[in-house]
Amino acid sequence: MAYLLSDHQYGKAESRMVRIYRDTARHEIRDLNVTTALRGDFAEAYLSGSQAAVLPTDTQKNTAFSYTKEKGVATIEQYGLELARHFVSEIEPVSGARIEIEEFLWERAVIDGVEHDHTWLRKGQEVRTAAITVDATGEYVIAGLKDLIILKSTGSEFAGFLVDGYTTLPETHDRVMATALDVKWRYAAADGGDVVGGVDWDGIYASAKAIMVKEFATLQSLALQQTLWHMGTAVLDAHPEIVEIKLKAPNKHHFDYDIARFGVEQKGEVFHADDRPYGLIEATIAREDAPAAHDAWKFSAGLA
Ligand SMILES: O=c1[nH]c(=O)c2[nH]c(=O)[nH]c2[nH]1
Repeated sequence: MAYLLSDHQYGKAESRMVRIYRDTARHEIRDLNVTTALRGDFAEAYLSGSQAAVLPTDTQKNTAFSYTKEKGVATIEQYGLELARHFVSEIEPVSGARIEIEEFLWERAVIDGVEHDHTWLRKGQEVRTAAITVDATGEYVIAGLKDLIILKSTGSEFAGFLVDGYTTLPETHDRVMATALDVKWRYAAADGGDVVGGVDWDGIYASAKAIMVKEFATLQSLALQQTLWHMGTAVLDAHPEIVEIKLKAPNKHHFDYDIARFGVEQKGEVFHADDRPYGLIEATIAREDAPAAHDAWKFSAGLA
């Protein structure tokens, strides 16, 4: 029997690193979880066990740490691009590099009404993400967020659905809608083009998040599916730099709790917040003329 080794990549997953900028009394913090994956012809490492072409995952990790100082982390997108380019251009057998980054956000502690110089509190649960791929077909940046937990207590309906012999769900025109948003958007980049200088990574991140929160809040939602469509298309409307967006939203069900049993009136006020099972609603929305994604969505460990 002959076997063919096809897809393979290897790297260091989830290096947790904290970079402090302390050049002035007012420090800055970047709190990251970085995953590197190298692509190329590393077949011999699998087939014969030769490590001659293998840049150890330990070295990849070291480079990732050192680059937070050498290149800085102005944004995770810029840092990821620098790191990916390094592996592809400096390390001979590497034809493609995938860098996945999660950024944990901190906000300054406020002491007696004044922002503190070197103490922070973790900001909510939201995690900012970036996945950078550099290979022979070009440079690709996917940015996004995950674990953005959001809830509205009205303005959400679910009715008129298909009914069969197993359907027990009652229709509703007023329900709680809650989810933990996981959204990733792909930036346009001419194949091989340099996108570092031109894109306002921080500004677009803040804007995309604000747009999605606004759509979630203001749409009279007929289903989570419709809410996702509105969030995604609103981001694409506002940002021509973005060509494709993937949204994933667990429907965190809130069921009316039966307090009538206790003689207490229930008017959509008391819920059982169930954690599982949950509906899982997903959508990918792209511009009709979006440039090819090639391997931009091919993940390694950090960002499925
Ligand atoms: O927004 C929703 N979409 C569904 O597909 C669905 N299915 C379900 O049982 N509840 C909901 N809610």
